[in-house]
Amino acid sequence: MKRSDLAVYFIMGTENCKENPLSVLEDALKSGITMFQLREKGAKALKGEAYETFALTCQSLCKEYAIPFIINDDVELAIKINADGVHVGQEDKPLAQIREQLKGKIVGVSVHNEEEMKLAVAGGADYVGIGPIYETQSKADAKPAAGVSFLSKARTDYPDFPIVGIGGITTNNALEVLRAGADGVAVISAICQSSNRGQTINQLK
Ligand SMILES: Nc1nc(C(F)(F)F)ncc1COP(=O)(O)OP(=O)(O)O
Ligand SMILES: [Mg+2]
Repeated sequence: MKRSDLAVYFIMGTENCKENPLSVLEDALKSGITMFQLREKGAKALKGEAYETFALTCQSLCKEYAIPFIINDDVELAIKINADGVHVGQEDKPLAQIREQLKGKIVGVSVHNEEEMKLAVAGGADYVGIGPIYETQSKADAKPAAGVSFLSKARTDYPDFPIVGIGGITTNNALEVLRAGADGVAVISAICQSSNRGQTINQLK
């Protein structure tokens, strides 16, 4: 994984789209996203066979565009379908165990403070997600918006570590996140709901 892979990190699940999610993903890939995470959440989340088939279809779309395909939370599925990596939070399995299971793959970790950042870096994470930077509509159990202060601190403490900001990021505030030291922005709604994804993605860079 290159730090520039984090530039425009699109995250999506079926609950995030009114349109066909696969059409949204293909349009986003055509429009220049640099990384994709399948984050299947919510009451109507796909499960079992339907979830795996959907994940495989997303994976093959990403392969067509040579874009890294990451699965949120579900380490077992990521291993089973040979995804490019996983993203895990603080409540998931210990990082050491995930790192062992996914040698050579991308492991991203959500961090919210200096202690979590230190443990993620020491534990072999390939990148960290810091947020929510702004109020988010996409994560029901999100912590309060933290602004860019912790992201700036993390960048100062870890000048070369891959960091992506997440949470309520739009074309109107992405620059602030990048100026604070993020390598890129992770976005759900701003891309899912965009009427011109090429323009939106260019304005997130
Ligand atoms: N999914 C995420 N992706 C990122 C990324 F870095 F990729 F931008 N950062 C943070 C999260 C949030 O991860 P988590 O805290 O486990 O919550 P959830 O499982 O609801 O997503
Ligand atoms: Mg998670």
